[in-house]
This record gives sequence, structure tokens and C-alpha cells, in this order.
Amino acid sequence: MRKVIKNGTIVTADLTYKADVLIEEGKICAIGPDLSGDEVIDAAGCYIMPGGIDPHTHLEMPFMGTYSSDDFASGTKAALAGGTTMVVDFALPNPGQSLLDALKVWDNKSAQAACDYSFHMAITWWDEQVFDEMKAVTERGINTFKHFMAYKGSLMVNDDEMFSSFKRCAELGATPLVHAENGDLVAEMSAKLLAEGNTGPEAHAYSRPAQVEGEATNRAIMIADMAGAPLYVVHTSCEESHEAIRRAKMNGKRVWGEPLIQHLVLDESEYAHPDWDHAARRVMSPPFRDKKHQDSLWAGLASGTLSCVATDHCAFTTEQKRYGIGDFTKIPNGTGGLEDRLPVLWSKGVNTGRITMNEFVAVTSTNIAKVLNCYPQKGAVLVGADADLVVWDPEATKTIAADTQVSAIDYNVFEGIEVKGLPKYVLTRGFVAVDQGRLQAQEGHGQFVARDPNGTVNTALSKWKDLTAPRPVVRSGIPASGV
Ligand SMILES: NC(=O)NCCC(=O)O
Ligand SMILES: [Zn+2]
Ligand SMILES: [Zn+2]
Repeated sequence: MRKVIKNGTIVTADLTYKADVLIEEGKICAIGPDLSGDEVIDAAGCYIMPGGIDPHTHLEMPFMGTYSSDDFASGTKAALAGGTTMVVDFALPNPGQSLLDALKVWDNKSAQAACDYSFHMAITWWDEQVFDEMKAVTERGINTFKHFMAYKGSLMVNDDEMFSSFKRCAELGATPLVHAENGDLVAEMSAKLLAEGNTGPEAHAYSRPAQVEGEATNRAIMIADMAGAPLYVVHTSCEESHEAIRRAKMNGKRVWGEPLIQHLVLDESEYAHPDWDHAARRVMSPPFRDKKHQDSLWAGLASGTLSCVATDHCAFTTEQKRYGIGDFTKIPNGTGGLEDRLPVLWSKGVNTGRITMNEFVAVTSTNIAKVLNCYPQKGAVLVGADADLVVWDPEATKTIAADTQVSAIDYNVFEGIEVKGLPKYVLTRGFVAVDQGRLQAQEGHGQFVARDPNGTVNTALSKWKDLTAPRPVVRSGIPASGV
């Protein structure tokens, strides 16, 4: 059966034009005027855009003595409700655990997914087994490896481990990702704050100032450059980190930065709230910053020095957050946003003139599809692409409220924000998961998206690094290898 989306305006990362979209067997099979099909989706007054891709989620993540509360079923339904049609989650091996065993665990969890998904593999420890298994991981369609420079004593890796892993990424044509915060300094500052009686959620923010993020971002960039690998910096939250990324880009380094919708819109005043629960629900790493940092992130999106907007969706209930009463270091780190990323970014970005509609598509979908090497299967409105599409009604409004959300948790950090611009229809490989604003997602519909290594940027960078690698100077009469 062929579906046709009619009467709408297609908005891509670089074009805006009127055309119909014909869909067959989950793929876009024609784009043009006056197309007909067996089922018509009316997009009059709406924009037809590639579905959102959220490159940073933690669904059912084991973390800080508990598990994040949205699993692949509730999390991907929340994603679809907000116009996101693909999520990329992090497979997390325990220290000493085989990467391939961790992958099996994530394969099992993701069987419930309602939209397509992929994985990044986290490097949480290092030895020869990890080195070897990274190749097998890339053969399974995972070309991105995540490194936590924070969370000392659990997920954190040191510089020498990072350098080894980044070099391996370069060999395999894979891309390293970093959570860039100086974990040693955070641990020391946390202990000092606690000893001085700073036990509340606000101390979480005091323990992780912008300097720890800026320092770690710059360090990771330099290590990646020496290893010959590109670098993707997750949850870039401040000017210090953005500055390091911007400078690196201007110097020709292949680096991408990813602000979160939370950091763009919510600020540090949340941690001063008199209600402990309110403040603790907003504890995440890096913490929310001030308006100056927010302006920097918005400017990065408009100028292209920052590339993708994600959520880092890692949702803990109020009850889970209360593990940290009396000790802020025990508050599970993480916030939600999967359902709200697109409507909030549209409302605070496109409706205000901070970004264009085309930039909106670029930073929510197309750019990351290119970074992850799954473009144009994903992130595109092109013939042959997956029919992961959003029919976006720019006039539709709602007030964000936990009471009406799909996510499994009992609050929403965007509570009370009025959004204008919402998905009217959301298609995941041609299946209509949101119909006139009503969610009818199907658990288990989601499929794993395999992503090959050696994307164009990886290939270009290796070529350049090879060309500019140190070589012996040939001198007449002097043998290269001694006598
Ligand atoms: N961001 C956060 O606070 N929690 C999720 C884990 C991570 O990405 O650091
Ligand atoms: Zn992180
Ligand atoms: Zn994360």
C-alpha cells in the first residue's frame, strides 16, 4: 500500500519547497507535484521534515545504584510523540565486562523499541581484549565509541586509556565521543563541598563549574588530534567548551559539539529553588549554566560551530532522586527531554528567529545522520531514504505538563513552558505512529540501524594524517638505521 503526504511544504537542511511525498514499503519512493497513493495524509499548512534523531539517550541505564526509568518502550514512544524517529543509546560494559556481552544486554533491552535506534559503545576500561573487541563492535554496525572523562571510580577513563582507544578508533575508521568534565577535579571539589556542609542539589552545580568542562574538552580535542581521530563532544553546555570546539574547528580539526535542549533553555537558577525535589530533579552533568553560556550555545547553532541538539535523556523519578537527600553526590544524574526536544527547540529557536527552519532540521536530524554515517538513509527527505518523517504543524500549541507526557517519570523539567509548533503526523519507516497528534506507536516496530565505519570525514582525516605524519629526513651519506 502506498501512502502519500499531500499539500505540505518540505523543509530540509538546505531547501524549503512545496511537493508531495510518496511512500512505499517504508521508503520514500517519489517526491514531486500531484502524486497519488492509496492513503492520503493531508499536510496542508504544515511542514514535512525528516524525523528527529536524538544521538544521546540512556534508556534503562544502570547508573548510580539504580536504573533510569524510561526503557526502550516508554522512551521511544516518548520520542515519537515529540517527532523523534531514531534514538542512539549507549551500551555500557561494566569494568572488566566484554564489549560484546554488553551489546547483548542492549540488544535485549531494545527489542521493545517503537522507533529505530542505534548504539554507541562506551569504553569504560582498557586492555587488549577491549582493543580486539572494538573491531568486532564496528563489524556489528557501531562506529562510535564513548569515553567518560568524569564519574571517577565508575565510568571514568584516564588520558592514557583515552589515547589508546582514540588511536584504535582512528585505525578502525570510528569516531570517539567524550563526556568532557575533569573527573579528578569534580571528585575533589565534591568532597570539599560536602565537608563544608554543602549537601543540597545546588552543590552539584558548584562542583562542576564551566572550567572543568572547558579544560576536559580542550584536552580531549588535543588527544584526538594526536591520535588522528575526529571527535564528538556530547552535552556541550558552556562557552569554555564551545570556545575550545570553535577554535579547533577554525584550525581544521574535525570536532563536533552537541548542546542539549535543557542547557539551551533552562538555567542555573533552578538549583536555587526552595523545593529540594524541584532542584534535585534538574541535577545532571554538566549542570545548567547561566544566560551567557546559553547565548553562546545558540550562537554556535546559528553559526555552525555547534552541530547537533540532543537530550541526554536519562530520566529518574523523584523517588530515585531522593537517594541523594543529605548528600548531593548520591542524586542520580540525569534529566528527560526526548518528547520535548523538537517542540521546545522550535518554539525557543525558530519562533524567536534564533535559528531558521532549515537550521532546525540540520541540528535535530541531518547533521547527526552525517556524523553517524547513516545519511541519507536517515535525516533526509530524498527518494530512497527511510520514510521517517514529521508533518509539523507550526500553529499547534500546548503547555508542557508531566500529567500528559508519555515518559514514565512523574515530573517534567520543562513543565509549564508553552510551545507553538508540534508534530501532527509522525511516520517511522512509513508506519504512522502519530496520527493527527494522537500517539499510536507500536512496541517492537523499531529496528537497529547499522552504521559502517570509514565515513567521509574519517577517511579524509586519515589521509591527511598519513600525509603529514613524521618521516625521517633522508641525508646523503648517513644511513637511516645506524651503521
Ligand atoms: N548527563 C547526566 O547527568 N546523566 C547521564 C549520563 C551522562 O551522560 O553523563
Ligand atoms: Zn555525560
Ligand atoms: Zn549521557
